[in-house]
Amino acid sequence: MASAASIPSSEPEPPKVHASHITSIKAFVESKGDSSPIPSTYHSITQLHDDNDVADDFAVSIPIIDFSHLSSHHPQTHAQAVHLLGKACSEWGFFLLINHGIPENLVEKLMKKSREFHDLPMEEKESGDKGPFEPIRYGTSFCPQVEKVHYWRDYLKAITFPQFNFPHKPSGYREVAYDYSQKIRSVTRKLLEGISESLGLASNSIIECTDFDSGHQLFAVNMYPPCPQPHLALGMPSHSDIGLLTLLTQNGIGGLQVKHHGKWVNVNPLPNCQIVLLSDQLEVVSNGRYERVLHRAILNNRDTRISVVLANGPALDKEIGPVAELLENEKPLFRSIKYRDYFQFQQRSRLADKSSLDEIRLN
Ligand SMILES: O=C(O)CCC(=O)C(=O)O
Ligand SMILES: [Fe+2]
Repeated sequence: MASAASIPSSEPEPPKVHASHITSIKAFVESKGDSSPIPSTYHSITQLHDDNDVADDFAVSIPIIDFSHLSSHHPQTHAQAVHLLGKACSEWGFFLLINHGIPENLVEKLMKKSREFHDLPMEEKESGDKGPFEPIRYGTSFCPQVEKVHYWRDYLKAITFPQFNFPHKPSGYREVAYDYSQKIRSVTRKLLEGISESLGLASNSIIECTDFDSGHQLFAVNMYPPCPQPHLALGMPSHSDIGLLTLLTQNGIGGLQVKHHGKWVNVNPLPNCQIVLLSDQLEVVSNGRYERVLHRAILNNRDTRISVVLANGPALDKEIGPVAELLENEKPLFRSIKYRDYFQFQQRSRLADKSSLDEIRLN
């Protein structure tokens, strides 16, 4: 049998490093230097060519929602904003949010501290990853011990609502994160009111049926170091998020793509906007009228990208199904389950490359 080393090749053989031996992709990259080939265990873009089509002509029609119009007391301005919001939800499952009132300098501080966090020596980052209900988790890829392909990202995840958990280092990070998490919750609450109205429901319908005021909030800080072979690997594979609405902001470096009409669209956000993604539980409560959006993170070989991603969901012990009023005239598309149990489905299905929504979809 020919050994790999005896096969003549102009390309150096990629090392077969299993990410379970890598606790931080950032530290791994720094130890290797920039130009070495990436381990073959990170090759996620191999047979995905069909799935890999990027359609930049869609990018110009990405919906933009003006939050100040949605909050307006002027009935016509508000009604028009609700209409546009409903259209964005049904046509894209995603939109850019402008004039949201979250100060730009708060986001700048958050990005600075997030970078400092990922730059801390390993031993100063609290804990590893012991599962989705652990209050603070730090890790790399998605689930390196069991997954087949690894992803080029390190992450911090903290549950920031109903209890606020966050690392104590670097100093000042906790305070900035607390302020940001509160502001994101209040923007999300207002968006859920608008979305309820756009479905023809009372504005508090989704908030009440998900017990949103005790809702779960997951605060994730992703760091994607430059990747020497960005065409071979991904920062995050195609997925949808678990909660109701995810609000995402990044450090000015692009990389997010959303799936629209079967094509990937690069999201180049406007300055100081929030990127809003409809997540699984919103598809459930709206009984499929508003579908969750598939998205992924691609890589580049120049800049470190940081994204701060807040997944805002129902209360963990609330049983979630389609809003009752919507079922007066239509059949339920999903069965109701506790949000806590949905988390378990999500972990299992992600590893099996399936959609967790399929676990609760009715025929
Ligand atoms: O970094 C990004 O743009 C995407 C991150 C993401 O989808 C997630 O954390 O769920
Ligand atoms: Fe996501």
